[in-house]
Amino acid sequence: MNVITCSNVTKQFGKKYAVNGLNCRIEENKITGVIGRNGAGKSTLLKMIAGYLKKSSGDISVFGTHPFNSLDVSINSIYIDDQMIFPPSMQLEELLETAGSFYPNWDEKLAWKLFHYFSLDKKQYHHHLSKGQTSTFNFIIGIASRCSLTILDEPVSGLDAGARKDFYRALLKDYIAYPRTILLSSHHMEEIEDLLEDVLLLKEGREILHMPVSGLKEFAVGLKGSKKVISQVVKDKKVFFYRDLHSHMSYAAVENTFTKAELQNMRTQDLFLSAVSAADLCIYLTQDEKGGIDDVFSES
Ligand SMILES: Nc1ncnc2c1ncn2[C@@H]1O[C@H](COP(=O)(O)OP(=O)(O)OP(=O)(O)O)[C@@H](O)[C@H]1O
Repeated sequence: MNVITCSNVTKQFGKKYAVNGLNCRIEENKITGVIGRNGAGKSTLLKMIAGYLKKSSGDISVFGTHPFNSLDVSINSIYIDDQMIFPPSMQLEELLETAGSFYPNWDEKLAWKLFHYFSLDKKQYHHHLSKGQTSTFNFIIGIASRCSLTILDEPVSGLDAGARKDFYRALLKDYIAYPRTILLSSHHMEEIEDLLEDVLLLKEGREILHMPVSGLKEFAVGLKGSKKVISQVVKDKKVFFYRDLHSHMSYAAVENTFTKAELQNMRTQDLFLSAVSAADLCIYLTQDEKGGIDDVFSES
């Protein structure tokens, strides 16, 4: 069953299209990664799904209803980012104690266990927390609320590598025990690809692809070898990335529509074949036409 359906959804800020004619369906009880570079439209899309932002045009349906100003959607969903605002007069312990009255599936025991594990201070105020502590506390609210639709927008920003690992492990464990629909946006695809079931890749407000991570891992193949051989082999293929290496050698990440026999044949032509990681493929598919950062420093 689809929990979210977007049909030709657009969000404009003045003349700028943050989301531009987006079509997608998000299935129930899956973890979907919303991936894209800075400014791709991830937060805008997630805020429209959460009902925080009104679409400019198109149709969004969440739990079968329009999410903007919908009580049904706000009761059954939570949107977590690092901009969340809590009542400034309440200490963290009061915030955790009162959270249960907002979220019907709230697990207070889990919330306190995570709170102690991450060494937060009960008497602290939310607006006095460091960046990492803010992300940690917001994450605890996000996970312990166990909302049917949990939207985590860059939830690990400001967290160190160890805490990020803990965060993802906790999320996965709780999701396995209590399946729900989770949308997770991140720039760190390599850190979350083992957690995700599906990936929705955005570029300039449009969907580049939406598929299971398992499919993404098979989507492309890396070829390294003689420039001449590579140029013949990739003639009718989509090339996602190409780089000249030393002495007539090159590397190409190419759409993997080769037959077994073709792959075997390439090996006999001294081509070295390798997997293209989902994280690398996402970078290749979303890079713009301005070349790489090295070009900024080149003389020409
Ligand atoms: N309130 C706003 N007013 C004007 N422009 C906005 C507003 N919110 C977003 N935008 C623009 O819309 C585009 C998409 O922004 P959005 O925050 O959705 O991207 P993102 O993929 O979440 O980026 P990041 O990964 O950097 O957080 C950007 O060009 C941004 O400048």
